[in-house]
Amino acid sequence: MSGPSRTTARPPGADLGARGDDELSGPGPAATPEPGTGGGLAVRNLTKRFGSTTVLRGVDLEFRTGEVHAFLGANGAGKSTLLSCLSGAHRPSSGEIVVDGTSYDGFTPTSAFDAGIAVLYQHFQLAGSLTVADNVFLGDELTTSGVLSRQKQEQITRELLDDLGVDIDPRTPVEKLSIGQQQIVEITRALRRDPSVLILDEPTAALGRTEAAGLLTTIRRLAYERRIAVVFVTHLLGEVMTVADRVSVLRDGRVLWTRDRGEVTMDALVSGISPSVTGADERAERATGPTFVEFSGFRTSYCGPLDLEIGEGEIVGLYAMMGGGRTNLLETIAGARRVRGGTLTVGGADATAASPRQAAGKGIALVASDRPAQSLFGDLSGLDNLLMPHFRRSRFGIRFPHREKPVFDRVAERVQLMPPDSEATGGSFSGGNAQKIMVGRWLSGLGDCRFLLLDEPTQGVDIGSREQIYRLIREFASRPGRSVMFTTSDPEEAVALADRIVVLHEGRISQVFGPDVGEDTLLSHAQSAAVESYEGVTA
Ligand SMILES: Nc1ncnc2c1ncn2[C@@H]1O[C@H](COP(=O)(O)OP(=O)(O)OP(=O)(O)O)[C@@H](O)[C@H]1O
Repeated sequence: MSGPSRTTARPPGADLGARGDDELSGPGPAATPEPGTGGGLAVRNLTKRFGSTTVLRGVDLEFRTGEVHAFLGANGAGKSTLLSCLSGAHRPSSGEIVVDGTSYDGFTPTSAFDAGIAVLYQHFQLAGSLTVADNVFLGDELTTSGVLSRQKQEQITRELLDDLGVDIDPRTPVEKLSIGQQQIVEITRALRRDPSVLILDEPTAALGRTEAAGLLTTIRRLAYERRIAVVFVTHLLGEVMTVADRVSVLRDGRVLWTRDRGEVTMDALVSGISPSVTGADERAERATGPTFVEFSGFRTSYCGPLDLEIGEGEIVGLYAMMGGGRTNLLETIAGARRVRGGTLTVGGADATAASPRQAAGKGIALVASDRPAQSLFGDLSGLDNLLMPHFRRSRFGIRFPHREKPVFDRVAERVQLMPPDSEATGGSFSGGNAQKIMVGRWLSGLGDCRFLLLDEPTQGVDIGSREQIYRLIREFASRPGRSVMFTTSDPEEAVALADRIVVLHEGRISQVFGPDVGEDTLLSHAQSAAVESYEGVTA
């Protein structure tokens, strides 16, 4: 269905002009919007079925002009499915979508954009080798007499970036930007089409704390100054309390409640999303043994030399600001990048690996952070995805389906996979459930893994499943001959899960903390290390 053309009525003063000092510190309470202006987006009695599976069951929601609306729910609740109906990726089975007073029964991607809805997904749709300006105008280039007006594109992009208060050169190739900056380019591209509704799917999931805070400030400015209805999906509840004006919780495809942020407590959020969360801290029961993994002068293309001993049963958290070298280090240990020097032993035996296969043979497994690209096989079944390490060990490639299904059922139950359907394709699982498959692969004793590496293990995972994944990681580590190393950009997670926290800065260990370190200490240490090195560069 193609929508009617949209006229954008910006309220007086909505344009972003020169910024005052208080704007630099982010929009304050004075900028709180007047809700109920009649614009924005409403969803009425929307349902969505995939074959015999009903995912959305009569959803009613209102996202108002000029407000930031947090849209929450457990993994598999149906958030992405609703977003797909709004972006035109899926067609609703029934119901109505109203944008700025005009009713639609569904969209194509083009008609959604024409109606004024922009949806930004976690996985960027940017061309890395092109410049910022080229990306902003990709597919809709400005031309004069058939010739590309590159200068004009750069000028408009610069104006949009200035409006957002960010300092990015439009001529920079996108691949040279940080993840947070790339996120801003995505937003800029959407803004060029002057949307009235901007929907962001877990926008801060891949960002460090500082970049995330910057993005949240930008989100508020978009709502309050540009009068856009901003909707954001997140599993990070601290963000909700910081930035949202209203909050909606989706449970099993239905809206559980919508409330003003001021009426919401953290407990209400947690129990709304995941009623089974206990909040129990099980870390105190753990004890670690003698050295099991040892790095000595270990060097990668970016990190090192590193010297670190990890005890048997120990869980070490690598905490770093973006660019600290965490992913580079994990990928090198897992054989995906070349080791540049030094030694690594696991259980006393050499464990340096020239390929992921060799690393797996030496008992090392990596759960990568970019799951769809690196770990999940979208066309294979849930069972094939979950039991993959098991097949590597099976003799002559012979499979016994009647034996596999009970194993799948057992593991699916342990990781609380939803739906626990062995035949569903990998690509049909929600983001958080895909992560449970990736983690469950190694945590359930299927593969011969002795040193488990997890890159952001709970990214995109809801609060209830996060607890379950922590429990599984602890269980894994407590079996004989096991150690775990994980990365996180969330100090809360570092403190909750790690026995020791190693702060990595520019590829070097800058500090090692015990489990009792406070989140603030951790954050401020990592930040001050970053500031010191910046001053070193500019001095
Ligand atoms: N194409 C599809 N075919 C069948 N089922 C699907 C399809 N797409 C999604 N689903 C199912 O719909 C349900 C909701 O998934 P959705 O991705 O919308 O959840 P979500 O709330 O976004 O979760 P997450 O927080 O993990 O991203 C899941 O059970 C998922 O398996």
